[in-house]
Amino acid sequence: MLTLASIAFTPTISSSPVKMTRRFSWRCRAERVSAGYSQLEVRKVSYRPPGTEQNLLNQTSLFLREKSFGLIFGRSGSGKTTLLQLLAGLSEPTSGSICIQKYDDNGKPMGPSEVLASQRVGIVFQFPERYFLSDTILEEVTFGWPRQKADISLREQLGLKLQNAINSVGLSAISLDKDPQSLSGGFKRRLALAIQLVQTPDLLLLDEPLAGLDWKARADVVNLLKDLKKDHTILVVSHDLRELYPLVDRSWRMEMGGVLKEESLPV
Ligand SMILES: Nc1ncnc2c1ncn2[C@@H]1O[C@H](COP(=O)(O)OP(=O)(O)OP(=O)(O)O)[C@@H](O)[C@H]1O
Repeated sequence: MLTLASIAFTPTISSSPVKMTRRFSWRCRAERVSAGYSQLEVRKVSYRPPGTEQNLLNQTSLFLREKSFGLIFGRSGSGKTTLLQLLAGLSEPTSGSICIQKYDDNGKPMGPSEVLASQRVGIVFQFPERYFLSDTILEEVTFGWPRQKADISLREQLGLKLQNAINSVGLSAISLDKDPQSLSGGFKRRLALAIQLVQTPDLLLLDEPLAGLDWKARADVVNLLKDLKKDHTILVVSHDLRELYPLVDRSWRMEMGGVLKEESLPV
């Protein structure tokens, strides 16, 4: 059985607790200087698909503090998925901006905002299991990684990322040579999250994460999101308001034309 403990593929797994990615260590140093916080800021974003005459989003604005959980709900076709695609960098806003702004403890901006880089974002689409391509969990999570000639330090870094991703979604007891399609519904969603987490994103976007799951798998995914919220900023589009309610810090209703209004959940 291929587990994290027994794994023997190109990227080696490091057991050293001190090896962290450069971005993580930078963040720790920055936090010692000033706690502060950073915030995702969607500033008056409009979007009109190329070749069309109507905006799908109109002056959409949203602010979400790091390590908090935001939920967007609203009518089908209002533009929720379109907004997630812009946040993930899959399409470009026609106007407005999407950035990260850092603030000090008094809420004063610290320097200019940074454009949100797509490498900092992980997106899990609806029914992600439909897009699994590989024969094993390991191949699915490490898709696109170098298989040969990676130097030892890169192999260690990749191994550590894999270990963190698998552990954080609770897949560490499952054999990594298992066929992804043989997993239960809830575990397939865990795998879909691991595929994103291995890229160490700061912002996690989830489109209808509970859709199509039975009650047990839904509860399982909600518990997992509760854990992930401790280390990630999460923005979810969902109609499952009642189940996600306990996790939500901020929520918005999207009206037709992509206008967002902050609103408490109607539960
Ligand atoms: N590239 C495109 N060109 C033209 N129209 C588009 C394009 N992409 C999406 N649309 C339309 O934009 C509207 C918003 O779509 P979107 O998928 O963002 O809505 P949604 O709120 O996520 O809906 P649902 O809750 O059903 O998933 C829909 O009417 C959709 O048909």
